Amino acid sequence: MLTDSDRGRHRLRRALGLLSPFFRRYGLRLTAGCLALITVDFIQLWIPRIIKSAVDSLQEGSASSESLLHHGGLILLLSIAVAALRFLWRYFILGFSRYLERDIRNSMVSHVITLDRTFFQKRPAGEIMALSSNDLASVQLACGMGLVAFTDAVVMTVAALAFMAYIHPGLTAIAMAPMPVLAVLTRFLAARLHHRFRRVQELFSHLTEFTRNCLASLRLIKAYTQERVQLERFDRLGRAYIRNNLKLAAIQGTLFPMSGFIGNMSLLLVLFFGGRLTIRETITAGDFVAFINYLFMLTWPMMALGWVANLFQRGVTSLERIRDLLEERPALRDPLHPVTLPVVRGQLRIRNLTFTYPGTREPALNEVSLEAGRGLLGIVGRTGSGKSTLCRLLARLYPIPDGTYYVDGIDVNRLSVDAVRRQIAYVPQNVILFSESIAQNIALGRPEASREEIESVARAAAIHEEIMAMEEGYDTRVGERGVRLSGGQRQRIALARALLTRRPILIIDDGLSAVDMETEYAIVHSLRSYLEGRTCIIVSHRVAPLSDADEIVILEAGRVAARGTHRRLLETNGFYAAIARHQAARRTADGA
Ligand SMILES: Nc1ncnc2c1ncn2[C@@H]1O[C@H](COP(=O)(O)OP(=O)(O)OP(=O)(O)O)[C@@H](O)[C@H]1O
Repeated sequence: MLTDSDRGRHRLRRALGLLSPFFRRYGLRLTAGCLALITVDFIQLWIPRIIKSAVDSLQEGSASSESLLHHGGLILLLSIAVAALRFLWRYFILGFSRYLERDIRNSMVSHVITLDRTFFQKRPAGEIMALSSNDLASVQLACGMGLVAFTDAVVMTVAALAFMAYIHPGLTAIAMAPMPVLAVLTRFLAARLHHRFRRVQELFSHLTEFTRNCLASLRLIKAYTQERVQLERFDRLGRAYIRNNLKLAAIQGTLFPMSGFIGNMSLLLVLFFGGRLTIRETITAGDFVAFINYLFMLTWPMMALGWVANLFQRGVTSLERIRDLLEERPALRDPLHPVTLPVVRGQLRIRNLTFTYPGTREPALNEVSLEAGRGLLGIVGRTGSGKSTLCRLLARLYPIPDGTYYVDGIDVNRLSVDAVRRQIAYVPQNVILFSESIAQNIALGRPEASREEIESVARAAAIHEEIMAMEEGYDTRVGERGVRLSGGQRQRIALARALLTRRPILIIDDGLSAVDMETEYAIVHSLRSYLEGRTCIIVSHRVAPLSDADEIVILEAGRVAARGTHRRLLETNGFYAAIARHQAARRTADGA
């Protein structure tokens, strides 16, 4: 059975494994930086030797102005060398940590892009943003300043101890007596630090996600006058974040001063015992001064120990979180040996498809079978009957069992996910437009499309006239810093975007719900000629625009309740006939 410390070691190995390629990639830069750093340390360790020789010559009476100037000049030269080398290690090692940060961020973004809806249902965007900001910053700090402090502390400690032992081994042992206390303290507090820091990072993720949500739904919050409630929730989250940060600070606050205190205990011991050794002339006054200098040099590494332990703990915790993200795999994966899709005829077949969303128990679709070929297939049904789910599955956004969905007679699970998606232009219910020009938004799927092609699909989607009426026409920017579009305009731009891809299969999931009934009718009518030779599936709450459809499928509670042409359904299906009557009456009333 694995113990806690085995698990801890395993986690550490896994997390550090993520870094090893970067250490190899930037090995030269790192080696150069570490060499510069170690050289600085040795030069600094040499300076007390020069001071010792100056003090000894003063004590012996052999000192002259010239020799003192010589000692001073040497120290000055060494200081210049230290300054130059410090610049170099900063440039190389901190540069390494920035490259590392960039590379990990790039792998995170390119990995997240491959993940699918199942993942995003589980991990909110705020959490991913926190990982790429706060957590990545901790890793960068640990691999930059953490690495510097660690190397510095180790080299300084070993070398200073060697110089001290050279002066007087006994005195060195006395000076080091309080050190085990520091080691035990660091080990004890580091575990608590790790736990607390993880909690702080989690709370930061919640805070980021909450802020993102608030900003995205600001209008809704105002409309429901929920500002105060939201502010209170935000405040509660902020307080929890502060509370945990303060607990973290309390642990750090114990670690740092304790390191300093233990350093001062050593100084006290050296002053007393070293002073007595000097009086007895066992060591020279120069040795005593040099010894104290070395002890001061040890104070920083001792303090650094606590700080480095803290930085490394934070870095490892963050690295684990990042590693967890990078180990996420898309639920929808390509087969090992995908079949190549020949020229697509657009023949879709769903067979006995039952689908349950991850994390839910009730199936959203139950034993659904249908076929769609060139022409128009309409889908209607009450809200929640599974229409959008069916569209998402047809658009290949969720994994489904083998033998339930065929494109041109081939099971989609034998095709690569991209190969299927490339055949389908999908217009989802919620339109997403980027903060770019209208032309760029329409050309998302084919950035190389000419302006004529863009205008032509905009005409088919009945949005051209409205775009031309805007001040900058197709170059009008959309979004926060641009023009605000109505729901109907956004939907028609999304439709134009889908048409431009010229894909053989078009799926519109209630994508015209925000335009008025007449416009929807006109669009569906004009699409007929555009979709010649293509497969088109339209989900609509209105039946009139689907009156020309080759077939209409009625969904009810995730099952196919009826199917047929408009005319046949009017005669045979009570639900269909009722909504057709109701909508016709409204149309007449609106027209009156
Ligand atoms: N992402 C999801 N995770 C879990 N359950 C979902 C998800 N999306 C939809 N459902 C559930 O699946 C069922 C079918 O929903 P779906 O959105 O497909 O219906 P719909 O017919 O498109 O409804 P509407 O006309 O309101 O858009 C509903 O019970 C819904 O709660």
